[in-house]
Amino acid sequence: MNELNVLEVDKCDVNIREHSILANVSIRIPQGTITALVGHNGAGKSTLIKAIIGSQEKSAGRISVVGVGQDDQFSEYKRQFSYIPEEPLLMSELTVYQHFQLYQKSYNIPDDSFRRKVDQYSEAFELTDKLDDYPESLSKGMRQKAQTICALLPDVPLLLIDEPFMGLDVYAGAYLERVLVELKKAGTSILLTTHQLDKVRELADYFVMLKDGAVSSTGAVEEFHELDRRHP
Ligand SMILES: Nc1ncnc2c1ncn2[C@@H]1O[C@H](COP(=O)(O)OP(=O)(O)OP(=O)(O)O)[C@@H](O)[C@H]1O
Repeated sequence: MNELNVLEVDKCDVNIREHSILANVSIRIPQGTITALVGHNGAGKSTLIKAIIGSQEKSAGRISVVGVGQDDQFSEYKRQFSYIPEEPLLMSELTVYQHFQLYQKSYNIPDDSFRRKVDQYSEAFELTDKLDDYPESLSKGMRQKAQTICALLPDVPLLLIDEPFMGLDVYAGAYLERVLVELKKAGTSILLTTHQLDKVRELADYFVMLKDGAVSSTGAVEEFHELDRRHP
């Protein structure tokens, strides 16, 4: 990994109520690549993503995105990435379109780019007739699609996704896969967690495996195949 690193996580510890959840975790995500964060249930994948986005406090270590330190300039740091959570986190008092507008404001998205992306993604995810609806009247999959579109609106160097294909139908999942590949080609770095090992092989350039809150192995995705064959 000798490309420019967009995300650098350096020796991070996370403790929750005296329990060590992540210990001495270091990862590097190079520019224009997809990295899959894998590991068993409870390995610490979501906790690491939450530590990166800043919703889970770390007790040690340093995290930076394109050189902007999480502990140095948090509001500038937050504008360098977008995030798709495992469970949609939409606000009950805002319509789907108002969520998109909130993202436009937070990330200063120019009007033309905003309109083009809202049209493109709403159509592709079949949400065009739901834009004025509130989250409670949407199915879980529709909420997940709305949340996914929000994260795809800004042009950011890093996209973090916790279980990207969970809750999406086959068509929407395949579309999202194509979008992720296009974003990567355009230079975006993507860190995603998944239990779907076929997706790791199809999509990822690199993998990071967590075990009991620590990095147990990491490398190019071809080495992941090898690992797989050694531990069927
Ligand atoms: N808020 C919390 N309070 C206490 N323990 C927590 C909390 N959040 C996570 N944990 C613990 O941290 C560990 C890692 O959880 P995490 O959700 O990060 O795992 P994961 O790898 O994402 O798992 P999964 O594949 O099941 O989503 C687990 O042992 C979990 O019980």
